[in-house]
Amino acid sequence: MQKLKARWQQFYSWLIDRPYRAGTLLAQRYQILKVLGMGSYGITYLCHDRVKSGDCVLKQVRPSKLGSNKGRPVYDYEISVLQALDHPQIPKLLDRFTSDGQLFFAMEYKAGRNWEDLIFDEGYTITEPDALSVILDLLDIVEYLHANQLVHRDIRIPNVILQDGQLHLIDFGLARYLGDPATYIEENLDAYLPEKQIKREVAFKSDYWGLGHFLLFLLYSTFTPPEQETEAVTWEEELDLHPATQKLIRRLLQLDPPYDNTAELRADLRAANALSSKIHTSDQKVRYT
Ligand SMILES: Nc1ncnc2c1ncn2[C@@H]1O[C@H](COP(=O)(O)OP(=O)(O)OP(=O)(O)O)[C@@H](O)[C@H]1O
Repeated sequence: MQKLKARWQQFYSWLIDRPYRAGTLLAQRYQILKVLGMGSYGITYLCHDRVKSGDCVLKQVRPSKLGSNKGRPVYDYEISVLQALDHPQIPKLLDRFTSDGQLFFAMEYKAGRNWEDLIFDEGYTITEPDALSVILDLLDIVEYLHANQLVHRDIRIPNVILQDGQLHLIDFGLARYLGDPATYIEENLDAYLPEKQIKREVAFKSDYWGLGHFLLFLLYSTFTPPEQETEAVTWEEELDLHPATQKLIRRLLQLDPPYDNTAELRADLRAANALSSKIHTSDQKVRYT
């Protein structure tokens, strides 16, 4: 029965979640340039704002989600989060409106490439000290969120954009204020896989886990898999890291007791950066900007 319901939901969403075409004008102001992505609850567009004569990003609640508990509440929450934030490296909320019975909000467009594209499409490679520098930069944004009692809960390589040498954190669809429930419908988090429980907990350490995962992606950018297939090995065996970096990642991933606060994490990142810089010779160093 459950399977049949899931099938029906898939078909229903395919039927009605058709994105608007390029060229469509919404609210007599936003001209759609292209679809940027179709997420689980929203459709994201790059648009031209005719009033401000500049580009912006529009997020539309998937029509199939409008009547569900993952429609309006998710939209309202994401808007309330963006509205409360004021940081140059976080997109600003610009507008919210209804058009054609559909829910939209507009936010600042952060032009640039996300780290997923940089690594996998552009072949960026990044040394250990530089990877730690990226995390230190990202930590500045995370620290701002945490000072506002907010946990992002979705720090991943596609959600961090590099624009003119500066990082920007996007996608606040899963962000939650401390004390708020982790899910909209009552769900037992214990039923989730351990990794999902860690990253979705409304606690600062969930973002530290995201940073650890992000760091591993950066570090793997220089890794060449062996030609012969070997048995599955862990990142600790595969990556040749300074012990200080290894220890730090273990705490971020909660394999060892997690960090309590940003100051403690920052100190360890700086120390690991300094120590690993001594190993990496200057000709290997490439500043990520
Ligand atoms: N403010 C923004 N500036 C630039 N690009 C953005 C912005 N917001 C989203 N994007 C891009 O739009 C695409 C879709 O992003 P979005 O995070 O809204 O949804 P998603 O990742 O497809 O799904 P989900 O909402 O389930 O996480 C991504 O490629 C992202 O890089």
